[in-house]
Amino acid sequence: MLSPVLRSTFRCSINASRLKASNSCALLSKRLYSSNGSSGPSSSHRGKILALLGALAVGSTIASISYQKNGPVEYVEKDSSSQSQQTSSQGPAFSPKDVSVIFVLGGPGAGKGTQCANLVRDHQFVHLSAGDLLRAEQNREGSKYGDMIRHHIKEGKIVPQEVTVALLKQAIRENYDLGKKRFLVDGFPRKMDQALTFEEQIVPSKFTLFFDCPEKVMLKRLVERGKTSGRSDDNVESIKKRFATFIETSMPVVNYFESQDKVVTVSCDHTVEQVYDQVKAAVKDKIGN
Ligand SMILES: Nc1ncnc2c1ncn2[C@@H]1O[C@H](COP(=O)(O)OP(=O)(O)OP(=O)(O)O)[C@@H](O)[C@H]1O
Ligand SMILES: O=c1ccn([C@@H]2O[C@H](COP(=O)(O)O)[C@@H](O)[C@H]2O)c(=O)[nH]1
Repeated sequence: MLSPVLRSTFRCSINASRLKASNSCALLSKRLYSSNGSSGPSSSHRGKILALLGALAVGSTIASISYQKNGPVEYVEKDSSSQSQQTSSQGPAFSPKDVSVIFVLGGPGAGKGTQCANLVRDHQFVHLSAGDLLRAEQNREGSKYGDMIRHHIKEGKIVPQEVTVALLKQAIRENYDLGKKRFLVDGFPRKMDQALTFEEQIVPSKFTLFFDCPEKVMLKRLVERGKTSGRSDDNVESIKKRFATFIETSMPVVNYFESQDKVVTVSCDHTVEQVYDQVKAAVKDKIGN
């Protein structure tokens, strides 16, 4: 169950701005009333004060709402007119009966992206790599998250969930509106808060495909990939930080889904074809085709 604090992560800031607006009105009212030293103003003076406060309250609310349009979630989300999405403000945006999400987790360089590409080719999944979405947002002209994302990626740290969840939600909506209903969410959730928020606000996952791979194999693959990938984190220093984050922060997510019997582990120290045989068997078992 999601804690009240986490549950309100996305919704509290607008309330906070509104609270600030009404608090400042209350404060102003208090000051106006005490400024003439009497117990209260005359009735015509009081009428003017009330009119002024009314105008201030409307102005502040408009200002706080438009300010929020630039907040983390609204900034990266676009409105969707899809009729098929669930409308409840509390529950997930999509029904798991309608939308299938497979989380794809595993250490850096385990081969997640390679196998997702195979599934896209053969099984019409949409591949959403959280890392790719973050890199695209990082490079998007005008993004106010660019520098923050760049820093987190280089350091192997997890970008705050608000940004990543919103990017995924937007990508799922856009694909859903095109009729796509099967998603591989690759390299996500990397942290418990992301797992809880995604399943509560977007859609519960079908299962997690966990790519199990020895560190030395992943290191070798990433150093090799780094010769051509151009990625700022495919170097030994960043790779070591990513390994540490994976063990400390992401393995608890795998263990959490394991405790719900929702993990299929794939052994990755084999050829691409051998790994793919395991991946196909897992998808067939859990989803049917
Ligand atoms: N089974 C395999 N055997 C040998 N090399 C592989 C295998 N699977 C993937 N590779 C290679 O290893 C590198 C890492 O693979 P991939 O990009 O799929 O990993 P990843 O888990 O998605 O990594 P990251 O999380 O860092 O994005 C790539 O260069 C890929 O070609
Ligand atoms: O949910 C996520 C996913 C990724 N990140 C950051 O991106 C890099 C690269 O991710 P890849 O999956 O290897 O492409 C990762 O090390 C994190 O820094 C994230 O913050 N949150």
